[in-house]
Amino acid sequence: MNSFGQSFRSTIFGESHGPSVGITFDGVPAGLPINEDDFVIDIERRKGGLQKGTTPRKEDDKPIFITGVFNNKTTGAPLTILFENKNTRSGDYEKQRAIPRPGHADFVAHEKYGGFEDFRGGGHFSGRLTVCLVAAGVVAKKLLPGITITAYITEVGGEKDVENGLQKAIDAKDSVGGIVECHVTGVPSGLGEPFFNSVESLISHAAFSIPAIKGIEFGAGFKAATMFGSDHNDAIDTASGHTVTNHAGGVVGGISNGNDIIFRVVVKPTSSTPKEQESWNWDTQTVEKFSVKGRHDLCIALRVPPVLEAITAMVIADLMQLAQKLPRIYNS
Ligand SMILES: Cc1cc2nc3c(=O)[nH]c(=O)nc-3n(C[C@H](O)[C@H](O)[C@H](O)COP(=O)(O)O)c2cc1C
Ligand SMILES: C=C(O[C@@H]1CC(C(=O)O)=C[C@@H](OP(=O)(O)O)[C@H]1O)C(=O)O
Repeated sequence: MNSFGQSFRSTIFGESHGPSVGITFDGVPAGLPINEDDFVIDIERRKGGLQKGTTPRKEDDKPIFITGVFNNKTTGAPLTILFENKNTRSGDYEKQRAIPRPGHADFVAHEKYGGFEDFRGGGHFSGRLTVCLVAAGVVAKKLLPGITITAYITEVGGEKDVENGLQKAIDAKDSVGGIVECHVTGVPSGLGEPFFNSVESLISHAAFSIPAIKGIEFGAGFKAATMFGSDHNDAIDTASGHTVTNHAGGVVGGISNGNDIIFRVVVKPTSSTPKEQESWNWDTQTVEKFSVKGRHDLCIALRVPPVLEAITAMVIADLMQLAQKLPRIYNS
């Protein structure tokens, strides 16, 4: 399934080394002002090549509006945005084709799609597609005045100091993972559609769609298992439901309780590591030693914060529309 959301619905498409990647939205109100400049900040935050530990592949990442925009305002029809792929080096992948990279989607994609999958740059499984999620976040955030969504790195390679975490990986000539935390303020109470579309379920569903995310916890998260109930419970101290502590992470019974929504995701170490590994060779039908050549993120977590904010904005916008707290026509 390449679509997500019920009312604010996004459909993602494209491959890392195809002509472009893109996204189509349904449920964007008509009349919403939109132009290229709106996308610059978040897209720059996600870009590789700018900071140490990120892929040297550089793309313009300029949004191209294909449908749904007229005179710099949304029309209410499906909104389609493309991002071109220009800086591809597919030869790296042709050479490695016989050996599926452990930890990447090469083997499972080959099994599922019978070898017809576009394997160049990880194809449809590439982190490249997260530029489209960031675009979705820019559109969704426009629909959420008064709500702030902020994600940041809390750990790299088990170190609170990002530089130390990165240096460990550089010294080991290997890749490294990390933890990214997200805080959402200004969310009204009452969002979430139990049983199955609870706030936690939808945020988790969307978060696990980001390649390389392997875990998530809300509020006190896994630490809750070590606490007494009386410590974990968040005492309510106002009529609006404000709580003194926030071990619940702003969600109880799958419904937002008006406090900050707080969650953390685990980003695994990049599978395409320069370190020598072993994998099955489809041509020779043996296990072989090899090391991944090409351009890769040493630490994917460095690039995840704007992507995590984006999927959160998509979920909140969808839930707000379902709760009819968002207009169908944008008049301000
Ligand atoms: C922003 C971003 C950048 C990524 N960059 C790389 C990369 O350079 N090399 C790589 O092997 N994986 C990279 N990944 C992760 C792979 O796409 C991912 O591990 C792969 O598709 C398998 O999916 P899974 O890890 O969710 O199981 C990146 C992911 C994201 C979100
Ligand atoms: C292109 C991006 O990241 C890519 C994500 C990625 C992967 O396997 O996920 C592998 C690399 O692709 P390539 O070998 O084509 O350089 C990264 O550069 C991007 O995030 O825009």
